[in-house]
Amino acid sequence: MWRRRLGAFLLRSPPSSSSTAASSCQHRRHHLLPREEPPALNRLARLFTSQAGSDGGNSQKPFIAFVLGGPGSGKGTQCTKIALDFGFAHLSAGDLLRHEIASGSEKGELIVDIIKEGRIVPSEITVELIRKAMEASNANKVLIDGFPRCEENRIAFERIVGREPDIVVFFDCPEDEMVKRLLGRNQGRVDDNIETIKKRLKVFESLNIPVIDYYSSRGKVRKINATGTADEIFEAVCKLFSSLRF
Ligand SMILES: Nc1ncnc2c1ncn2[C@@H]1O[C@H](COP(=O)(O)OP(=O)(O)O)[C@@H](O)[C@H]1O
Ligand SMILES: Nc1ccn([C@H]2C[C@H](O)[C@@H](COP(=O)(O)OP(=O)(O)O)O2)c(=O)n1
Ligand SMILES: [Mg+2]
Repeated sequence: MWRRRLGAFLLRSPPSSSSTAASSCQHRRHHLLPREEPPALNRLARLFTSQAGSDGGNSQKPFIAFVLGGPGSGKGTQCTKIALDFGFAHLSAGDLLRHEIASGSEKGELIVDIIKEGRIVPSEITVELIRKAMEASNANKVLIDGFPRCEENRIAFERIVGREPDIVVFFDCPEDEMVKRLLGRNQGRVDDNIETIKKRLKVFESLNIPVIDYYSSRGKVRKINATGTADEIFEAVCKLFSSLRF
């Protein structure tokens, strides 16, 4: 369905105060009062055991938004804005993996080789990093940016966390625009070179689009046109997030 148009260690605790940036959301919700937090252990048990989410709709389970889109579609840029304006914790799977690489661990050596080749890191590694990051954030609204990248990721998350996301935001961006943005990203990333970018685009098409189609068939996908300026795109994002109940 989506096939023709490809589409710091980010555990920021977003400020609860409103952003004054010019790009700030015009539709910002002013009534995002924090829900009463249950004891930490209960929250963790719900999140990270197989019983998580099996309580038939416990209103206190965290709201989870997966944020997907091709490489360079603007996931990270938009997540930063959403976190600021809507009080979400922002967990970037890619940043978690790069943090593991920077730690110098043996696992990091494996990860860097995979990322250089534009392939997907084994789910057990990525899901464990996300699980720990969610635990550390203790947030009740979470953006998971760049995950799940493939069916294996999706199934591993649902098995370990025990539930599906509440929504899947899909930034739909043409391939040539994504390539242009990636080549201009200039963050010194080992995968932002044309050879790896071509492989990442193929992997997105073959492995990630099926995940988007899966969630689409379950009515979870909210597609956002990811062309235009970051601020223009954020206007559409704001409309979406302002309409959500979390
Ligand atoms: N709407 C946009 N127009 C032009 N450049 C953008 C836009 N959104 C993001 N960028 C830039 O494109 C690059 C990729 O954006 P990023 O948010 O990192 O995407 P992703 O996380 O999907 O790979 C970054 O350099 C970013 O500053
Ligand atoms: N769920 C994930 C997320 C990222 N990765 C790997 C493979 C990806 O090409 C790199 C970079 O991911 P990242 O989300 O930071 O990349 P983009 O923001 O889409 O440019 O990390 C992964 O293996 N599994
Ligand atoms: Mg990113």
